[in-house]
Amino acid sequence: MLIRVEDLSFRYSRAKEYSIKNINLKIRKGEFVGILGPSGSGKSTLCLTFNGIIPHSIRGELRGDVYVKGYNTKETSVAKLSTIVGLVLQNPDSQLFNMTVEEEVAFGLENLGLDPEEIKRRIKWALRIAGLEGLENEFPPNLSGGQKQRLAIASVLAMKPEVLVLDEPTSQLDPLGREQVLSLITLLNKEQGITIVLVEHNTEYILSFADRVVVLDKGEIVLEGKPKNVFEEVELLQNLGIRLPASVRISHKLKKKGLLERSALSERELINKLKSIMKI
Ligand SMILES: Nc1ncnc2c1ncn2[C@@H]1O[C@H](COP(=O)(O)OP(=O)(O)OP(=O)(O)O)[C@@H](O)[C@H]1O
Repeated sequence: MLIRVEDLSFRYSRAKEYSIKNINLKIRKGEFVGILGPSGSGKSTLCLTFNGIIPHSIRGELRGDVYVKGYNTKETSVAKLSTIVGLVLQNPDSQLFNMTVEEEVAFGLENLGLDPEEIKRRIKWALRIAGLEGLENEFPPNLSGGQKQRLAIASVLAMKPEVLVLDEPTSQLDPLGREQVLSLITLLNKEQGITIVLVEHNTEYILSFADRVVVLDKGEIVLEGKPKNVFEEVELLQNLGIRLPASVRISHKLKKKGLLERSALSERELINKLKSIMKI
């Protein structure tokens, strides 16, 4: 088990209410876990507990425990936890502060005390995977939104974490940037075997690529399971304001009319089901 969250609740110092409540969650090696939930449901707060930013840098009242590869995050430094759990945030601009792409990736590595040859190897590897080869000397603010977010991912990736936690990494990007970042996340999970925890509003993507989905509401887990089962709970998800994939919405209407038994998980599956209903 890579991450084990046990009866976790957290209240920010100045807040009256707990932002997450009694969370129990296990994340296994190699898994791809999608996190959904309305605004303010505690998704970011939960992400910040995975590498110790909560409770070490952001103070408040923490109950319960988070274990990362067996280390209790309360007793382990953020620096140590960051070598296991890499965190990527919503806004790439807030994470980039060096003069060149290469320096950006080198920054975290230099703090790890690695030898210069290893640093060079890792920079090359991370930039290649993130599709940023050839941009080593660019000034990060001149990159496109998608390139900036891929650079933020490359900088975290170069530390060779076992888990990448990404908190709405595509929400500030244009459609092309979004697609590039989501393709990179899929590649990291499926080809590099990196465990992924992703907060993402694109439910089509989550349905296609996540192994498991966790739905939060008011700080609590209200639904958890395989995407195909979670997305059967159409009414609950819609009541939370979660935008559903078209195939799921149309299937739901057909199910209500007694024309389908289970939701189609993709447009292709929906078309095939419709063809068999219409006998064509
Ligand atoms: N630094 C903070 N201090 C006090 N309260 C906070 C702080 N950060 C978040 N909260 C509160 O904690 C609750 C959960 O917020 P959080 O950002 O974790 O939710 P979220 O699901 O990630 O929302 P969004 O989708 O809008 O990013 C909200 O009620 C929010 O107002």
